[in-house]
Amino acid sequence: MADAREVVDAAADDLERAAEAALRPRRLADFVGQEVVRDQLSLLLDAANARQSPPDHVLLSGPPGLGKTTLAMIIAAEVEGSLRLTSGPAIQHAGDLAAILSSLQDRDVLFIDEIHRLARPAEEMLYLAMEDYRVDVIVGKGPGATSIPLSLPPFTVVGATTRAGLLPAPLRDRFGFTGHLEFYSPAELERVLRRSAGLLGAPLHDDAATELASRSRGTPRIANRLLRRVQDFAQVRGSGELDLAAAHGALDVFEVDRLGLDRLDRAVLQALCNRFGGGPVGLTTLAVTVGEEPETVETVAEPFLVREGLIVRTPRGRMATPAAYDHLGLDRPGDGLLFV
Ligand SMILES: Nc1ncnc2c1ncn2[C@@H]1O[C@H](COP(=O)(O)OP(=O)(O)OP(=O)(O)O)[C@@H](O)[C@H]1O
Ligand SMILES: [Mg+2]
Repeated sequence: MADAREVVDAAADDLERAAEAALRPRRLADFVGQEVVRDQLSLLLDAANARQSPPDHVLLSGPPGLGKTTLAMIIAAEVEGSLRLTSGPAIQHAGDLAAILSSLQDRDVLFIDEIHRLARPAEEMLYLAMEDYRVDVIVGKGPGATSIPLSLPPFTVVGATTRAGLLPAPLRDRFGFTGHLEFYSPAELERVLRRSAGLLGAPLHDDAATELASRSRGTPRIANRLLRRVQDFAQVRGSGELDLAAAHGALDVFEVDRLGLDRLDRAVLQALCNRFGGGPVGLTTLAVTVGEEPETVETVAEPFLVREGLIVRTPRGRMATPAAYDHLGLDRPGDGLLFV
């Protein structure tokens, strides 16, 4: 993001990742919510463990901060394999992937974050590795180059993506299991918050937990981040207790509104309503207007705005709903102009 970090931005930077590590559930049983995916994964992992073979390749998709990396780590822990971490953008050349693949050990879990950003040649190498447990290593250069097939030990690829739609079908098809992570309910986020507060050794008042859960945009990462800001507020300007007053104080300081929208979300809504008369407007135009990358608007702001019924995606572009005008405190435009 171009701006200073937003407190309810669902993406995380390096410093935050360190803070997150302490709060990450380590086993499937500690992973809150996502009942469907958790149940499916539990079956997959138990069966693999019973057969003493590595589980099928797993693809995890969903908006940022919902637990994809956490689940990848849990998968490795549950099969007692070691986790190897890489990401689509980190693999510039097929050779980078060949080096990783040829160093894999039996039962390793290879986690490829942002797998939709893998370069094409690497993608093709991955097909072969996932399907046949084989990698062709090229030795030498030019006409004298030869390819030496190397067989790989059984391993599991866990891919994560915020944009499952961008994955080429052949890659998607090589995953035996795809789990789509959904936004969390307020009740689930309360459980996340209580668990985190417990780990931080700071009791969270019930009413404060309820308030924070409803402002966390369905996202555990945001819930944990708000919790840390409430802890700051309580310590510096409050009574030291994580109570409702501290929660409200912190939410006010960081301008998190009633629905948990942050500045980017509100900027998108305002642009739609004020500049484009409610739309429809294309993603790129909208992104330029709010000074963001289209990908950020599409993956960070939009999914939640759509889920909250504030915007809709139509074949002609994005449109604001009456609820968006209400939320911004704007008059709804006249009949006929507005999506209903
Ligand atoms: N189900 C859950 N229960 C408890 N905590 C969770 C859960 N899911 C996520 N978290 C917390 O939220 C934080 C963010 O999760 P994680 O890093 O796994 O998200 P992600 O989906 O990989 O995000 P990104 O797309 O940005 O990589 C973690 O630190 C973890 O503590
Ligand atoms: Mg992640």
